[in-house]
Amino acid sequence: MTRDSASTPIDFSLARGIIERVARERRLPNETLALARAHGRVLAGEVRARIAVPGFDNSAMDGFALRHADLAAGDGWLDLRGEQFAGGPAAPPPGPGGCVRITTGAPLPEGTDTVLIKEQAEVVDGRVRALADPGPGRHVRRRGEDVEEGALLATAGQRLTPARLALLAAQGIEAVEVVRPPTVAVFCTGDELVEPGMPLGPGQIYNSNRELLMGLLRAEGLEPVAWPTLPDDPAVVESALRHAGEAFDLVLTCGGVSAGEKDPLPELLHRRGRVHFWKVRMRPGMPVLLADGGTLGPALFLCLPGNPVSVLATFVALARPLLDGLQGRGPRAAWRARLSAPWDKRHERREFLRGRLSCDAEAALRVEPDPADGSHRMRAAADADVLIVLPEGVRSYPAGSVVEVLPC
Ligand SMILES: Nc1nc2c(c(=O)[nH]1)N[C@H]1C(S)=C(S)[C@@H](COP(=O)(O)OP(=O)(O)OC[C@H]3O[C@@H](n4cnc5c(N)ncnc54)[C@H](O)[C@@H]3O)O[C@H]1N2
Ligand code: MOO
Repeated sequence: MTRDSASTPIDFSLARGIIERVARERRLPNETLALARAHGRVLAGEVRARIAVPGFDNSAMDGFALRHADLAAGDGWLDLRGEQFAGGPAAPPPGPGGCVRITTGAPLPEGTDTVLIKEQAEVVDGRVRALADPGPGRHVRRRGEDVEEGALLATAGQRLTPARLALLAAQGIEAVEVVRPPTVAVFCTGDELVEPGMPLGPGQIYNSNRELLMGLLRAEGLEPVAWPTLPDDPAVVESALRHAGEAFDLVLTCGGVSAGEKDPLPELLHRRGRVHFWKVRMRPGMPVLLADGGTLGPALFLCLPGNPVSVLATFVALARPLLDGLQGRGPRAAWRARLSAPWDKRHERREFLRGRLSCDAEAALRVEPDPADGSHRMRAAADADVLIVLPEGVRSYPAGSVVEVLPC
């Protein structure tokens, strides 16, 4: 793709399609990790249950294990004939008219089928009386009622949340096959940028995008590496990106990707890399560029526009799906909400507008668009819960319109 042919913006859906194809082609290899290291990782294959959970019928409460028929038949009194603690030696079967003291999680002694909780029991001289009928089978957790042996527990592409990891740990599984997460280098470019903590000179601004990008990447469970800020010097930019292009799976840059005289990235990536797209019909974030590194190295290059809200929007809309695809992660939950105020777009592009979520009296999700829609208006982004997606074409959205929202 030449620089001229690539400079016509493409549709957002086309860009998403390219992202998904490129990510599929570059899906990262699998690795086997101990559960303790697998938090947040994406599973490489399905996991089936090796054992039933619970592994045996057991008590859900502290009390007395008994045979329910004995309660109904006799005078309400049972003989206390042993005790069964969780993890303790097996109590002998109590036999007809008998019961066993039991604790939560302890296996039900043979011949018993019900647990009377201790709060509803009277104990006198080695005998137990039920103050209320618990009902047959009460307070018993049946073998396999949570997980049956051989059941499908998790599938390829699922993220290992703490609860899913606990499900696997309960199987005695100690290691899982997951996808290696991408290594990511983060670059900010611009002569005007100064790091927080340093004094500002005339015309200078603080570098806020680094914190934004590093935070967004860390929230994905990644361990990104930030490069020192690059000046608007094409030779310095080329040299730094070449080093990163050899060493990382993904190089994420922000700034210097638009039409300015000092925007070196489009020229560099057209000359040394292979550009998949440059400019997408979206707002903010239009000048975003995706390229294979070519002679800059095997890394993939995703160059985000410098305006802070453009960084957020292009990350959520394009970089996050790219990171998901590289790890073979399955689709995320899709959220919709009703606009609580009307919105008129001033353009045809797909808009990613900052919005705040709330829940109305009917428990429906509502989203309030923030009128501060400029791509430099970071306050609106900081206050936002979501980006509101307003597709191409339609310009006018009355209050109550159902819109897609992306958590940000
Ligand atoms: N003639 C045109 N001008 C612009 C176009 C265009 O198509 N034609 N596109 C506009 C759009 S849309 C965007 S978005 C920006 C993107 O430009 P760049 O990616 O080249 O970004 P810069 O010019 O380097 O910076 C834009 C803006 O953001 C500030 N910035 C940059 N980096 C940081 C940082 N790390 N932390 C905080 N702020 C940062 C920078 O100072 C600029 O104000 O171009 C429009 N122009
Ligand atoms: O498309 Mo740009 O990101 O609006 O300022």
